[in-house]
Amino acid sequence: MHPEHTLNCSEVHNRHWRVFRCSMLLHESVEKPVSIYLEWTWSRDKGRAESRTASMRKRLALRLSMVIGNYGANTSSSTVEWALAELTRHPDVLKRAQLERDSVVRDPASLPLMQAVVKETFRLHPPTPLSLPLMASEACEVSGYSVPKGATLLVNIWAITHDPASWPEPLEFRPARFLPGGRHESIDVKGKDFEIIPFGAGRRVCSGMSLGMRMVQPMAATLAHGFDWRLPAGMRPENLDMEEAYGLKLQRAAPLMAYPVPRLVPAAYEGRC
Ligand code: HEM
Repeated sequence: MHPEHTLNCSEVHNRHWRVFRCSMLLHESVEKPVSIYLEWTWSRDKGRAESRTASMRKRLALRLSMVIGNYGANTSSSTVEWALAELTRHPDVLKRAQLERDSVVRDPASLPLMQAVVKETFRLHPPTPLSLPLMASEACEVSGYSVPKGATLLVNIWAITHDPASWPEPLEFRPARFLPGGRHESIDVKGKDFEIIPFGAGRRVCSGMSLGMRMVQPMAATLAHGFDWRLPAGMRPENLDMEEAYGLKLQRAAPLMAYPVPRLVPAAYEGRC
C-alpha cells in the first residue's frame, strides 16, 4: 500500500469521512481496538493534490479495501467489496436496500433484503472457495470414494454454491432467493445447510464466523445505505469487471473503483470514529 494512499481512522475523521464509522463497527465486534486502515485511491482526473485535501462532498474514487493484515479480516473486507460491487452492478437492488434501511435505521438486524444480499454474496463469491486444507486422520470411504489416512482434503465450496441442481441460474445475483417466498428463504450460511457453507461446517467450522458475520453485515449495510455508488464516467453497471482472482481467498481481480455519493443529511455522517 502506498503511504500517500493511506489514511488512518483519525485522519479519516479529520477529513470528515466519519460516515464509515470504521472503528465503531469493529470495536463493537472485538475486545480491544484493532489498527484499521482504509486504502484509498484518489480519482485521477481531479488531481492527487486537490483530492488529498478534498472535503467529503467531493467525489473520490474509493478502493474499498479494509486492511487489518490477517486472513479473517481479508475474507470479511473482500466480502463487503463483492457485496458493494454487486449492488453497484444492480442499482435497483441497491435502491431497495437503501429504502429498507431508511425505514428501520435503529434495528439493522431487521433488514431482510440486506441479509439476503450478504447471503447471495457469500454464495456467488465464497471468500474461501476451496475452504482450508483438512487431513484425514484415518482411512474412510465417502460416497464411494476411498480416502486414505493422511490424505489432504479440500472442500470445493465454490462448486457447491454454483451447483445448478441447488441454485437455479447459479451465476446470477438474485438475493430474492433468500427472501420470504424465495426457494431458499430458510437457508442459512452458518454450516447447517450444506448447499451453502462459506464458513465450512462441522467440527472445523470457521472459528471466526460470528466475528465475520458481525463485520460483514453492518459494514455492507452502512456503506450501501450511506451512499449511492457511481461508476467512473462512461462505465455502465453491466460492464463492471466481476472477474475473480482465485487463491486461498477469492478476491476481486480488479479492485472496485466507484464514487461514493453521500445520500443522507450531513448529520447522519457524524458518527464517532
Ligand atoms: C467472511 C468471513 C470469513 C469466512 C467466509 C471464513 C471462512 C472460513 C472457512 C471456510 C474455514 C474452513 C472451515 C472448514 O475447514 O470447514 C475457516 C476456518 C477458520 N477461520 Fe474463517 N472465515 C471468515 C472470517 C474469519 C475471522 C474473522 C476469523 C478470526 C478472527 C477466522 C478464523 C478462522 C480460523 C481460526 C479457522 C480454522 C478453524 C479450525 O480449523 O478449527 N475466520 N474460515
